[in-house]
Amino acid sequence: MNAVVECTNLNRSYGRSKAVRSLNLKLEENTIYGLLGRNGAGKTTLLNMITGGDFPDYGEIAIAGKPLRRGESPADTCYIREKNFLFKGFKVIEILKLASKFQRNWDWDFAHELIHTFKLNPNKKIRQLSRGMESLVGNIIGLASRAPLTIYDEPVLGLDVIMREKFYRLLVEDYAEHPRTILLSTHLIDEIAKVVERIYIIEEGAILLHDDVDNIRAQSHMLTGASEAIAKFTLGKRVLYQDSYGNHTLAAVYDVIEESDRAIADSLGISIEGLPLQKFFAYLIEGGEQIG
Ligand SMILES: Nc1ncnc2c1ncn2[C@@H]1O[C@H](COP(=O)(O)OP(=O)(O)OP(=O)(O)O)[C@@H](O)[C@H]1O
Repeated sequence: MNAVVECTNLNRSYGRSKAVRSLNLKLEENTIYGLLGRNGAGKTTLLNMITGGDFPDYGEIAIAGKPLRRGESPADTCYIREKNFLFKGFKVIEILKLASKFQRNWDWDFAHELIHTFKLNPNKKIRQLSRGMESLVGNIIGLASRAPLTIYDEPVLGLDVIMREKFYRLLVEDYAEHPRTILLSTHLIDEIAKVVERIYIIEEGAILLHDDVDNIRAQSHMLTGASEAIAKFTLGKRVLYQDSYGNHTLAAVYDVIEESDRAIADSLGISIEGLPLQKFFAYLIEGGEQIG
């Protein structure tokens, strides 16, 4: 597959604070990615660099194989920012008209359908919208643009659960008909796990892990048992986190657990459960170890 975005050894500091460090990332054609990280992890800084709004101190960004130069915006890209302070005096429909001028795959029929689905009043001004409605305007632009590279920074901010589900469903349905590269940046792993195929996890400006969602699910385990048994069983396995209470230990393990391992665990009185993704994310970050 061809790389739509390739970041190599990206670094960006603001004063003494390193927002992004030695970061490598590759987005391939026709894939939905999740970029996950806590507040301040460096997600927006990375997205701003990929979309040409900021420039790395050093390192390289290539879009469709072509190095992105300072001040240059990548072609065929739609970036829906988390904070859109601009154009507050514009009406919803005016914002859509403006966006459509920059997007060669823009589909007006789809845009009108989305306005209807999301129950937005096209004649309302942006400043009159709630935070959730403002997110919806961004979501409509991202969807109707059908840009080969579509990037959303926190797309469901302020949306209630029904609207979130609607957005994710529409995204997946439209993607099935019009495949493209989509990057969703968020701190809500459980929600995007249903939508994305691959995940990059960022912490303190560096990528901690990148893998297929299915691999992450298959390898995330929560073990509980006697401390001695857990110590024996986890020897040589990747332990993200562990905590002991009395002579019992809970361990979050990120590794393949074969049937033969399960038999051993049984004999040691260890219980193995799947680890919910949000917990996996929390333990991974707590451990802070790079395992990708
Ligand atoms: N313009 C700036 N000037 C100074 N520091 C900045 C600037 N932009 C970002 N930072 C710092 O860089 C780090 C990464 O910020 P960034 O906004 O990229 O994180 P984020 O993962 O997008 O966070 P959030 O989920 O809260 O939006 C933070 O420590 C932040 O304070």
